[in-house]
Amino acid sequence: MEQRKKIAVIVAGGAGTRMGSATPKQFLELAGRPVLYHTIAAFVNAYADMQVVLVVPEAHFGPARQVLEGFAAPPPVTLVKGGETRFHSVKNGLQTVQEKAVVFVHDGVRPLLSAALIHSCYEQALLHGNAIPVTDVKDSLREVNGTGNKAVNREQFRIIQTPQTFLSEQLLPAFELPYDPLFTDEATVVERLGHRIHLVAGEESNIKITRPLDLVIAQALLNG
Ligand SMILES: Nc1ccn([C@@H]2O[C@H](COP(=O)(O)OP(=O)(O)OP(=O)(O)O)[C@@H](O)[C@H]2O)c(=O)n1
Ligand SMILES: C[C@](O)(CO)[C@H](O)COP(=O)(O)O
Repeated sequence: MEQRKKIAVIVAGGAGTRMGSATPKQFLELAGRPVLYHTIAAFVNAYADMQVVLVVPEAHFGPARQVLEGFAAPPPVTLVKGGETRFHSVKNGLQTVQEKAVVFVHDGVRPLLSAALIHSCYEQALLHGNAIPVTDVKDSLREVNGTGNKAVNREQFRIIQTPQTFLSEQLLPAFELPYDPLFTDEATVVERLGHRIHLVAGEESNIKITRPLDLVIAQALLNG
């Protein structure tokens, strides 16, 4: 199989409003380490030649450096300042990608992904141009509108995760598009340019730490 440079753009430029903590959630402690430590470790442990671009609010460059100093052998990481929205943070991170690569864009607050998922995304992106991890919907779904609601067939929907993984020649031109609030992830941006999106199996444990309960669940998952 073709081998490509591997770059993980880990976006941690948000304020964590829904978590309601004074410290942004990406720096909160999970099993004795900052959430972001676990996320970076997952990528650098998955491939020896992984390069990491870490996007954080400019005001938190200090704490971000402390996270990196927590590694026995600090990995090579490029620090980039966050943007107004997730889209703008990703765009800032992508400015550092100057050569052909497989680019993983991952939420800094999804610390529990496995090496197997990173490997699968890499291999599938090489084959299909992109790889987007998804899981099935477990709950019943209803569509609501101004006047009421109606049941929809959950078999027709998937829950979208990260790392959203792309050949750089697909991802970089897409992020030249003007911002649209419908761009909630990278797949929506790349799809807007006309590319087909290739779904791969995600992981139930690859949760996004969004609210306080998610931190409790992540802790329990780490404790096995
Ligand atoms: N301007 C932004 C907003 C979000 N993110 C990152 O995108 C990921 C997913 O976003 P979310 O969970 O919504 O994080 P926050 O925006 O921090 O949370 P909230 O919406 O509750 O404020 C997080 O790792 C977050 O740090 C980012 O890099 N830049
Ligand atoms: C990218 C994402 O994690 C995929 O599920 C999600 O869209 C991020 O959304 P948020 O509104 O920034 O939490």
